[in-house]
Amino acid sequence: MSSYEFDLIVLGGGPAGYAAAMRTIDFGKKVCLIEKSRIGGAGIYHGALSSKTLWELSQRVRNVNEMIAASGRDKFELSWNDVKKNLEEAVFERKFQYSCHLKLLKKNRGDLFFYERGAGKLISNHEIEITKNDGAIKIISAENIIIATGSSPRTLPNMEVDEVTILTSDGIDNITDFPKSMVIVGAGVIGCEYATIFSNFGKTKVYLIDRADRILPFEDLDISTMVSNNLEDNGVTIHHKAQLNRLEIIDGQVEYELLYEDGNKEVIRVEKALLSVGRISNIDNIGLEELGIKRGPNGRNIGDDDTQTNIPNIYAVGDASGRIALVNMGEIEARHAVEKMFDDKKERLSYDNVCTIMFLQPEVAAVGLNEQMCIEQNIPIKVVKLDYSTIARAIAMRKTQGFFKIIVTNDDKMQILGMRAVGEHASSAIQGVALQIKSGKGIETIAELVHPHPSIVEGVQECVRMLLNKSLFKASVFQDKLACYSLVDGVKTELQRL
Ligand SMILES: Cc1cc2nc3c(=O)[nH]c(=O)nc-3n(C[C@H](O)[C@H](O)[C@H](O)COP(=O)(O)OP(=O)(O)OC[C@H]3O[C@@H](n4cnc5c(N)ncnc54)[C@H](O)[C@@H]3O)c2cc1C
Ligand SMILES: NC(=O)c1ccc[n+]([C@@H]2O[C@H](COP(=O)([O-])OP(=O)(O)OC[C@H]3O[C@@H](n4cnc5c(N)ncnc54)[C@H](O)[C@@H]3O)[C@@H](O)[C@H]2O)c1
Repeated sequence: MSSYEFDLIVLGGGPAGYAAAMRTIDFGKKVCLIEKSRIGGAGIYHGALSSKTLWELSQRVRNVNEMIAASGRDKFELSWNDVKKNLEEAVFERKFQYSCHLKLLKKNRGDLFFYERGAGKLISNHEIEITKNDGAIKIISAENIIIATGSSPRTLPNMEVDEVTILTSDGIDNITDFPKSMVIVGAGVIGCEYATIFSNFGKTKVYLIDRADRILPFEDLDISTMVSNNLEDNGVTIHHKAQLNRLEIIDGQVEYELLYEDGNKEVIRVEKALLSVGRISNIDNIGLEELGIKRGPNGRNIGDDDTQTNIPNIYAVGDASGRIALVNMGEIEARHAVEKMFDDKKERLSYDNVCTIMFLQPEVAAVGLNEQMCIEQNIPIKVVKLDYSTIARAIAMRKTQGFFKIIVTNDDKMQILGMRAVGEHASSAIQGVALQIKSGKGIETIAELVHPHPSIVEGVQECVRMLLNKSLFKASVFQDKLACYSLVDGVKTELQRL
């Protein structure tokens, strides 16, 4: 019989913390979830759900305008109030779901599930001090602790964020009308998603500052080129290889100065600025130093790659761990940590098959390795690439921009190492391939499976058929639409020849 009040305390009620608490109940263990602000964290507010609601709406506006462009009709526009209403409805729906679930859970399983509203701080290996909203202090104890305190937007020195004129993603809700112009600092995932959203609505002139020579540099060139061209076609000005020297509010506007590689400088004024230069884990002032919980070399990581900190009963999951910042990964890490505690799980967590979607124009879905990672790691591969214009469903949708790229080992087994899908419904194709990677089965299974028709996933099947030399269309004929090659020691060799 444990001398502690709880089997587990979870600090932070975002997607990771909530998943940890729910998995604990499955084991019949007693858990207390502590949240200082709102259950759901960045999974709902100022993050995944809110930004995707905006993206979905902005894509619809874009699609309508694409359709009516040829007719000469006036552009379809939404007011910011329409947008805000849609956003608030979506956020409310999810928030309501969580609060009902929480309430009923406390009623039905009040013996196992406990919830404390307040800011928690570790004061020993087994105790957490909670400062309630009214200032009251409460101390609770548990056998185990999970740190799931999430992350916050990183800011830049000498650039004062007021979340009204100079914003981070946390301040989007404060916007009262479409800004006429906006500069987005940082061409990573958040920057490119918001550049897509605001340019799709068509009421904001967007400037995107990219300090590298291309946006999304962690993806293959063909992906960043397509996304970059689409942003520019949508009116976005991308400042490539630009260093931000200064960004400040002058006369109620944002003035920023860029320095280019050739020494040229440029000064531009806009209505608003959005900083999207990465996120930092919320691990300061929660008692980690006092307990001796070690950080990684960059000072922002805690825990190993299996959710464990250097104190055996204290775990770190989700954004707080400073590893992959995704809802799906946070939840998986959380469940994994709980299973280690209560199910003696020995198998380590795998980060090999993480499925992601970037909500751009078009959407970009990914799993496993891309071409540039294989080149960097000198892995001999075969690559097959198929243009969306060869897929019946894409033709029916009148959405033929995009491609599938599948990478397999350069041997007879042709095991899938990774896939990138860029285009309409791209994300629907990624999960099947992820499963294939995880199962370790050969590509023949996909080739033989009867796929629904017409569907975008038929493109995956045709890729696989190309690798097996059974394709409907031959790469040697449609050279601009299909490609199949091996890449060994930097040497590219075409594979499908007639
Ligand atoms: C703009 C944006 C878009 C995104 N889009 C996607 C997407 O499309 N797909 C995707 O998978 N991911 C997306 N993400 C990332 C995703 O939102 C995060 O990875 C995820 O929310 C992390 O979950 P978490 O539980 O670790 O942390 P969080 O969601 O940050 O939650 C942590 C919680 O802990 C609470 N907390 C902090 N300190 C304390 C304390 N001391 N005591 C008590 N409570 C505390 C906070 O109030 C918060 O509620 C996006 C993020 C942003 C910012
Ligand atoms: N669809 C999704 O899954 C999704 C969407 C949004 C966010 N997220 C998560 O949130 C995380 C954080 O997103 P993010 O976009 O803030 O970070 P990021 O790491 O993706 O991009 C930050 C960008 O800012 C640039 N940058 C940094 N300092 C700069 C400076 N001084 N001047 C100009 N550019 C600068 C970096 O070069 C980088 O390109 C992501 O890594 C991702 O895990 C996921």
